[in-house]
Amino acid sequence: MLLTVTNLNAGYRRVPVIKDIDFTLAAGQILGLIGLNGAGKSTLLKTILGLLPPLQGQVAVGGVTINENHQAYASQIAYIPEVPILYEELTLKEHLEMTALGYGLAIETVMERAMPLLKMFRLDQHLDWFPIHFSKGMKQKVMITCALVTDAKLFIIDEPFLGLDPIAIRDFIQLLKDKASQGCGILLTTHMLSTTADFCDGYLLLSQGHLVGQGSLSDLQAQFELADADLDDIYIAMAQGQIGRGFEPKEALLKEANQAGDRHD
Ligand SMILES: Nc1ncnc2c1ncn2[C@@H]1O[C@H](COP(=O)(O)OP(=O)(O)OP(=O)(O)O)[C@@H](O)[C@H]1O
Repeated sequence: MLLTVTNLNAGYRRVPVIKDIDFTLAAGQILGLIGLNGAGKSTLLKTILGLLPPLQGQVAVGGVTINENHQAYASQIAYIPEVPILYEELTLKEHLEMTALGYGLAIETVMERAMPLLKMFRLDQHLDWFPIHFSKGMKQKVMITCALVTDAKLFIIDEPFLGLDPIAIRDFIQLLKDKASQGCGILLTTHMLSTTADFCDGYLLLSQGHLVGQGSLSDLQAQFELADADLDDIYIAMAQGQIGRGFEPKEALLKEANQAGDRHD
């Protein structure tokens, strides 16, 4: 399994924000992490990235935990943050060179991989530009390019589409699908729910720090007894507290009622 999250609790100043999280992500799979503002999505991503230590449980990437082998763990992961993190004093080319150094790749290899991406994103003429010259979307494209040129197996992406124009969104989705078909795994958060139907294999529903549902859209429809619901409907039901923690499928309630009946007989 590419990513295994087991019984994970994590948070800030020893106060758990995400609780009892269990899921796996296989090679070739794209999972959408869905939840309201403050549900704990970024906290979960930060814990997987090793930026926040777990309060309980563990995360393994390719069977390795961060404590077992920090270098082997980190080199398997590429991260695209919600807000682009670029160094003001480095040009676009120097960001790519820094990525090559960070991942132990030859600079020529990285440049060879980067050029088609930069062409696609119309940044190939701007290798000597500094971040101050780039628009928000262009900065995001630099982050995407730096992530995609690595040999990472697991891509962690926080709100990938923020700041991207519709053509860049379409191109980026295709690049993610290509990575998945090459055996990489992708975990991403997004509020653009309808867009995910085109490329997510499954979803993780996070509510108040708890994983309240996981699986494909049809798995979620079955779990929450919302036949024909799309992801927006499921999200709204979760926001309104109609599903999520404490949700009992009718089947479970019926079984419970029958058992209670049996006890009274
Ligand atoms: N650095 C921090 N210190 C203390 N509490 C934090 C910190 N960052 C986040 N939190 C708290 O953790 C909870 C989960 O926040 P998180 O950023 O993980 O949510 P999210 O699901 O990513 O939200 P959004 O959709 O708004 O990005 C919130 O209650 C938030 O206030």
